[in-house]
Amino acid sequence: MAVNAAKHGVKTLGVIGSGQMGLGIAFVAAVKAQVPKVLLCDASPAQLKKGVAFFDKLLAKDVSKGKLTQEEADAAKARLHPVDGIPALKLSSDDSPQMVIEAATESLAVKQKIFGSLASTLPLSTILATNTSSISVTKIAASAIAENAKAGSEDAIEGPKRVLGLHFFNPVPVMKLVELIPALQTSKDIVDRAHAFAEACGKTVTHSTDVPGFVSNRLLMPFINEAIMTLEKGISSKEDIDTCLRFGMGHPMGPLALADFIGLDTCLYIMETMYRETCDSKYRPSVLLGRMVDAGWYGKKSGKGFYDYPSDTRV
Ligand SMILES: NC(=O)c1ccc[n+]([C@@H]2O[C@H](COP(=O)([O-])OP(=O)(O)OC[C@H]3O[C@@H](n4cnc5c(N)ncnc54)[C@H](O)[C@@H]3O)[C@@H](O)[C@H]2O)c1
Repeated sequence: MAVNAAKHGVKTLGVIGSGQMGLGIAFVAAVKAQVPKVLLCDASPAQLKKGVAFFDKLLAKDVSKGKLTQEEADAAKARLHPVDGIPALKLSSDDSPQMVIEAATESLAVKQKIFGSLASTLPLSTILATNTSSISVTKIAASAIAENAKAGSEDAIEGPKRVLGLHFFNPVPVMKLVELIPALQTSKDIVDRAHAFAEACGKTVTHSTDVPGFVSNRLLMPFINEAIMTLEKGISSKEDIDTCLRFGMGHPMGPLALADFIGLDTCLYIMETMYRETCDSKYRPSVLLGRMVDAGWYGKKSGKGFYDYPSDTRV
């Protein structure tokens, strides 16, 4: 049994979204936390297939580097089960995940729908975590109420208490941090179990209150946005902006390459959320960022952002 398994009690984990984050979370859950069953789903069957293929690629890479033996990789692979939607997370009347982590597209409407479906499908004992980068976890928690629950019923009161933010970083197998964000409604035992789970995934955990961007993106996104505005104003080339931060400040990646890596759609959504929720002009997204998203240039995942990416490097 992996470290902390008794503390978090997760024997089956559901992961919603098999994009770059969901796939990474499924990977550390299977490899590091050694959760016996990891159920992975995505609204797009093609993306689910791509996610599973990338999981295999990550395992093969770890085997080739000597980080995992072939037996360990095979065991991790056997823990991963692609499923075709939220109803399939409930395996039988008495077998369902103890925890679900949602890592779907950064959109409040998408997440509210998912948490409503999760609450209608899974028992009140299931921990429901969101990997959102910026959306109010409190708002997401308020949507975790079963469809037919009456106001004031146990479902309506208890449902939101098992929701919290568990913010993994990209690429999940490499980055050591998880930011834990309790909603206003979250109960203490859920926070403790989720903390133990993140540690079992090999992560160091920090806590933030539920403010737009939490700690990490409140600091990172205005920095990235300023780099995009520096490019937009013609102050310097993209290469020089990135080189300046890499060689002058010792950053492993320049801010424009990092924005491509995160996803320009995700960066824009985070800036818009921080701007809307604070009405503070320092969070105003750059026009160029908006136009690049309009063009479908989302960065590494779509093959084009500030830089170009060949298809074999993407999830
Ligand atoms: N990219 C990052 O660096 C990063 C870092 C931390 C957190 N996050 C957050 O993680 C989440 C996912 O980001 P990502 O970068 O993996 O995005 P992504 O675009 O790579 O993947 C999102 C996936 O969600 C799927 N999806 C959309 N609606 C769905 C639904 N209703 N049910 C199931 N699947 C659905 C999409 O098909 C897609 O495969 C976002 O909330 C984002 O803000 C991203």
